[in-house]
Amino acid sequence: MPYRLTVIGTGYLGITHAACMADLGFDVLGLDIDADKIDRLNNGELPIHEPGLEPVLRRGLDSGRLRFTTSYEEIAEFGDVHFICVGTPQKRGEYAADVSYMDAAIDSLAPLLNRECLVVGKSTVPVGTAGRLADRLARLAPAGVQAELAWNPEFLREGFAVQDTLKPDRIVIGVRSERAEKVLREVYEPLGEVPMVVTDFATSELVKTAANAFLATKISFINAMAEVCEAAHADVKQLSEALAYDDRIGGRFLNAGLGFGGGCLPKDIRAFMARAGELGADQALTFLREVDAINMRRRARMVDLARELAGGSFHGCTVGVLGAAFKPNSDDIRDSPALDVAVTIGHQGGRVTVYDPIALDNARKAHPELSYGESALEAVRGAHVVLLLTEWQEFVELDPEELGAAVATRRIVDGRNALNAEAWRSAGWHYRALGRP
Ligand SMILES: NC(=O)C1=CN([C@@H]2O[C@H](COP(=O)(O)OP(=O)(O)OC[C@H]3O[C@@H](n4cnc5c(N)ncnc54)[C@H](O)[C@@H]3O)[C@@H](O)[C@H]2O)C=CC1
Ligand SMILES: O=C(O)[C@H]1O[C@H](OP(=O)(O)OP(=O)(O)OC[C@H]2O[C@@H](n3ccc(=O)[nH]c3=O)[C@H](O)[C@@H]2O)[C@H](O)[C@@H](O)[C@@H]1O
Repeated sequence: MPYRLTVIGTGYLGITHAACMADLGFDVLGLDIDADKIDRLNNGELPIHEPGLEPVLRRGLDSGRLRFTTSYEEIAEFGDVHFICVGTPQKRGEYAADVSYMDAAIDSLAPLLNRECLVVGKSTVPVGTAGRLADRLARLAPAGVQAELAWNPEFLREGFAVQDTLKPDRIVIGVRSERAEKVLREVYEPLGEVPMVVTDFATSELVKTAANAFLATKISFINAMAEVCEAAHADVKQLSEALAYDDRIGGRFLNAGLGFGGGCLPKDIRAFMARAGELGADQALTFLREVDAINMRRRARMVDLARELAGGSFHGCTVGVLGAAFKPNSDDIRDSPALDVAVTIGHQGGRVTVYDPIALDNARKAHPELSYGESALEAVRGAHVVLLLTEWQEFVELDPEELGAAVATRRIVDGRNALNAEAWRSAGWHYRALGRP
């Protein structure tokens, strides 16, 4: 392989990128400031849950093509292409993104560079960040060292991270030179035929935030329809099925329910609005305020429905919550709608017990005030109301009779429109769902 790669920031994105690039044949050195994470990775242990990633990590380590370090000196010495995958969370109390980890990564790397290299930003950032980081890199790199910046946003989904990395829908690169374009084309050549959009920094940054804004909007659109369905006694599930037959609309990301959470869509639409405001284009994105509001209203509606089923108050009520992760097949609980609902019900006096197949440890750490069960049955034992908040397959396959034997009263709210309503009703459950009669 023509280049040695480094990956700075080994979280959900960075680990996947590092392991997959090693699987494609590159020598890869991953770096994080979290020494514990690096130790675990070097021992072949994944600090996150991502289906299919562990064998890829192990293959990389066993082949000797993949290693992890905490030393910026080592990666500066090693890499021809440095991918930056550090976090860009929402700032506390503000809509804007906190890009200080990006700055810190450049500040640590740039002064140590000693040969020609390309530094490639992959994290999701407010438009204009790449240009600013390019100046910072040029200022901090030693004189005479050719270090150039490029932008290459990432579109992978958690739960499908490996397949999305190895078979992406498209690759977008923002470059300022033919050389940078050539290097990135060579890096991604082993992926085979993938549409590649080569553009400027600002457009490449915007493609990413626009994509997430569109996805969030599609989810909030169908959830707005769910609100109207609730008022009109119509069925949003059938409505979305019918819409999906129109190819121009399409059925993906049209599942009504508890709405979107996670470490990306919520913070990305807020950061997008904040950045548009700074640019004087805030009016263009005022609709995203409504997208966000519709999304948050679903959580409130879920709590209201649960309270209704509890008889008007959560006091003295036991609530079994199925799901803690922000979506199935992930252990990620960042801005999880499920946990948000569970915590709110706890604050309103409910005795809440949560179960999740994979995200239980993360949930326990973040919310020690909640109770946890080791299985779905344990979480719903003695419950007056059961809430399905993350549509794990394990929950979809639950037997209404078996669950019915464990609860105090057979009442369930399906927050993800994932269960077979008929089967639950005919097993004597009072079944309710968001957006359905
Ligand atoms: N999680 C996902 O599915 C996707 C995430 N993204 C974007 O990728 C970026 C990273 O997201 P995640 O991987 O989810 O975050 P994460 O929080 O899982 O990982 C970030 C990692 O960066 C490390 N880090 C922080 N400062 C550092 C520094 N100065 N030097 C080295 N390492 C440092 C942290 O210790 C952490 O391990 C964000 O901008 C996110 O929006 C983009 C596409 C998909
Ligand atoms: O920028 C990112 O980090 C990533 O954000 C999302 O990926 P992810 O957050 O992993 O998860 P999604 O599958 O998009 O789901 C996000 C949320 O929307 C919810 N959702 C999704 C689809 C749907 O129809 N309805 C719905 O409520 C999910 O339950 C989940 O809470 C995007 O799908 C990725 O393309 C992007 O790279």
